[in-house]
Amino acid sequence: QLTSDFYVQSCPKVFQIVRQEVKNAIKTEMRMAASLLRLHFHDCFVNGCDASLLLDGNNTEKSSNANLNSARGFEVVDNIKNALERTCSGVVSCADILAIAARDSVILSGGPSWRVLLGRRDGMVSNQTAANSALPSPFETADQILAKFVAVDLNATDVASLSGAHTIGLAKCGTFSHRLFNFSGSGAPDRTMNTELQTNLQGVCPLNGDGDKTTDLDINSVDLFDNHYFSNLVNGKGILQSDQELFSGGDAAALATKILVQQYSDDSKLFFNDFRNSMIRMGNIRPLTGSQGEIRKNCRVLN
Ligand code: HEM
Ligand SMILES: [Ca+2]
Ligand SMILES: [Ca+2]
Repeated sequence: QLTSDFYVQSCPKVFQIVRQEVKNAIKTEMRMAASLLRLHFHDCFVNGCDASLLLDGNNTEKSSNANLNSARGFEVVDNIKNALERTCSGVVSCADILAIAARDSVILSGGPSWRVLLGRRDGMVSNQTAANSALPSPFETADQILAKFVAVDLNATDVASLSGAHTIGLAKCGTFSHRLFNFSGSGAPDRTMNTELQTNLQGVCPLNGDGDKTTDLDINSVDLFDNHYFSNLVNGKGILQSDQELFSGGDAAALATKILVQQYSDDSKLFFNDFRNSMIRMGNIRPLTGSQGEIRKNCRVLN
């Protein structure tokens, strides 16, 4: 139902305008590419790709576990929206802005490009509880994460390829420090973590240290969209428990993802191809079309 030429008449400069704003943002802070990519994911997994994540207010998705003090880039989305409103007022949805900005962020980080599908409309609701149950947590096993992907009609290949997004961006100590000292009450660090990395991360995130301190999700190339994330996993150098589970986990889902992680670490072309396909599949999660929803004027509030 979505099409790549949806705005060809109504806003022919849409791609040019979004690309320029994403470029500007990345020039100031390279990490913004990662942050924008993550916004599209967090939007699509809750109520479909409908910009529900962007709504301000009490008990909205912004205050859910995965997003509070973590999701970022909302000001950049505002800038993109304002630029679009100046050229083609009331035309381009906030949900489509997230999809284009995610694609451009990957391209500008050195990753694959694809024809992004458009025509999504913006939803009318945003619910903290829904986000808490739909978004995967870094403390989950591969089976638990796969279940959340299957709930939005994605599969194990999508879990593996899309997790490759962690080839860019940062994570807070609070999202992985449980692996460093007394993992699951074992009295020892997570055995699946490389010991050298363990020591380094113990230095970054000491016991009772600042849980908001950040480190690179890909210790090899944090700003480059490549397949190093997967070679890290093969070497026990995943940062999040949920990352390392994809290669070292013992459950059924991990059996499938382990093979893919190995393949992606050997073949970046295969990773890029699968990532591209999975991004399009994720972007197709329950979009509002036709006369459903609305085209927000301000991505933070309903019209
Ligand atoms: C598979 C389950 C996933 C889990 C459990 C997960 C969890 C996390 C966590 C805990 C962080 C760090 C957040 C923080 O410390 O503030 C993070 C960052 C990030 N995630 Fe995921 N994630 C998953 C999948 C994905 C997917 C599918 C994408 C995109 C396609 C994605 C893109 C990112 C990016 C780019 C960052 C860095 C953001 C930044 O630096 O601002 N993640 N993720
Ligand atoms: Ca949504
Ligand atoms: Ca990388």
